[in-house]
Amino acid sequence: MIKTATGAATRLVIRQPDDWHVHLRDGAMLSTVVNETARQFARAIVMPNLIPPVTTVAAAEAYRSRIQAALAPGLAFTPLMTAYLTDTIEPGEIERGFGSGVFTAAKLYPAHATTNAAQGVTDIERIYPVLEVMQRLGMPLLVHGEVVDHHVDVFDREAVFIERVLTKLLAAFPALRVVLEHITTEEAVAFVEAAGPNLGATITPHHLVINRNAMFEGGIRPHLYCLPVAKRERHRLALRRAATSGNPKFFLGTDSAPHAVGEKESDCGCAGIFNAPVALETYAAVFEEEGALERLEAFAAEHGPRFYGLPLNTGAIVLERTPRRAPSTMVVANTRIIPFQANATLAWTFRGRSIGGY
Ligand SMILES: NC(=O)N[C@@H](CC(=O)O)C(=O)O
Ligand SMILES: [Zn+2]
Ligand SMILES: [Zn+2]
Repeated sequence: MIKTATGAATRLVIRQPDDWHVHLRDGAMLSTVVNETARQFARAIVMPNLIPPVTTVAAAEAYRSRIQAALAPGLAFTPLMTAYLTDTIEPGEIERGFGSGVFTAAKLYPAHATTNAAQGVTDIERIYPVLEVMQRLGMPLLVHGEVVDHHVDVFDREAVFIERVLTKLLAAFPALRVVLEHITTEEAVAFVEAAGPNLGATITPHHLVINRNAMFEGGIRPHLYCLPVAKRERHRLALRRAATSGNPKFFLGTDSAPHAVGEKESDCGCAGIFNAPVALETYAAVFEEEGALERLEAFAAEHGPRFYGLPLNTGAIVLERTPRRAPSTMVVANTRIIPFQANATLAWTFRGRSIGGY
């Protein structure tokens, strides 16, 4: 880390990070968004909630080929594929996919919990045979942690999921490695901190920056709507404390989730925030604001691989403390996507890979 005379960092060279939670989509959207992720991250856990969802080894291999074909020349990027768990998925398919190295993990979407989750799991006990296999194999289970009960307030769905589902799941499978994805509450922070070493959690850049007021600033702001929905200020502050704490259970997962502008600016807009274009710069600003810039590298490039039992990257990337205006929009085929922090001035600028390696 290079600092000015006043001790303020001006240039960061850190081990190249990975993104442990990203939606790359498919088709024209994939071709546009994949390189926003690949230029920053060496690897990424690619979420399987396509239409149709990725529920077989063959579908994951085909999807991985489409991702690799969409990469810009010269970008070294490794997509880590995941299986979309359904009520009827065969344990054998999961075992075959993990054993062959096609599946890195499996994703649990409670049915109808979020985008393209209609074919998710309706009752966790229906996939107990799959979870038995995953526990035996050491295959991580990634969880969208919200109940879908309409009687539960949308702002309480994560906390209720922890009480009703996650607690029972961890008791039934004490050796299963689980990632509670995109946590948004102080309850989730406390639960992860108190749980055993087999429970980790990803934290997105947008949940570190906005609280729920942002969705209503001067009018309804559809581009700041995502699931789990942003919560009150005290939850945002709890996430910032967790992310910058140095606790190895918390690691980088952007949950970058692009939707075409017409899908967001609608009378029933989709959930998802496309933050890939500004991801690392946003995390750097948050860690600097929290006086924890020296902990960014561990959160972004060490905790995740260690939780997954994967090697650390050997490359390095450069972030410079010079202002950059974030893109206002990205063109995808004949439509647009509006990125997170569109048009904002970012304090940090991502400068790409460091020649010197790490
Ligand atoms: N986070 C979101 O709001 N949406 C994600 C799905 C998910 O991660 O829940 C998406 O794929 O659009
Ligand atoms: Zn999710
Ligand atoms: Zn997601």
